Amino acid sequence: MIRFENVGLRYGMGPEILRDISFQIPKGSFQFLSGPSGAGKTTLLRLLFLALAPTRGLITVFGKDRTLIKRNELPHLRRKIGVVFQDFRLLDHMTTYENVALPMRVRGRDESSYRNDVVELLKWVGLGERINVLPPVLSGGEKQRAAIARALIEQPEILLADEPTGNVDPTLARRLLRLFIELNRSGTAVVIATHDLQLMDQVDARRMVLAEGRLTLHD
Ligand SMILES: Nc1ncnc2c1ncn2[C@@H]1O[C@H](COP(=O)(O)OP(=O)(O)OP(=O)(O)O)[C@@H](O)[C@H]1O
Repeated sequence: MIRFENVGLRYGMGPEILRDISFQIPKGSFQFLSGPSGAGKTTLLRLLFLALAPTRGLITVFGKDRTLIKRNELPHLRRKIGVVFQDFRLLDHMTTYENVALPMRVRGRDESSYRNDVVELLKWVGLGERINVLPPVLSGGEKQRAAIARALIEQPEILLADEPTGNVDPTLARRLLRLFIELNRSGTAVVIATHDLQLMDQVDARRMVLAEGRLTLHD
């Protein structure tokens, strides 16, 4: 679905953060992206999400060369890629329900067409009782799950999660991991950026390891 060939990235005139990165994210696959802090995991996720353009190399997204994708085609492609950001990015003045429903509302969909999906998704992530509260009263783990629900509401083909277990206790981390595994079993490709070795040891999944700008794959 997504292919990188000899991709390099530098911010401005700075050093090359990523060098000669080549890999593919196959349909329905599950992989961890790991590496020390500052290795470039978030940067690589931003490239995958088309939020950044590489400074060299080729990125193909759903069969299209990234450089040939027109600006007005980006929203359509991004809808196929769900993202859970490290800082959640929930809107504090909207309820959990409204945050998760927002992508649908922005698309001008009638509420009756998505209301049940939003509620079901919130129940699935364990927030059935927190539907009508505002994010400031949610715990860190609850915000994390709300962010996961929002990333999934448009049924993306691939889910990218940046340190999804970074701020939660080991029990909740295991629960979140189970959600990702269940999601993957239903056909969604999953990429989890993490440096939590315990988490990675719980799943026999492909590992993509970043170090000093290079990527090593352990299938
Ligand atoms: N917008 C930016 N402008 C300039 N440099 C940046 C920018 N974003 C990240 N960097 C630099 O790129 C490098 C990789 O950062 P990145 O956030 O991708 O790493 P990471 O592996 O996700 O780290 P962490 O595990 O700490 O989140 C770091 O040296 C960082 O300072």
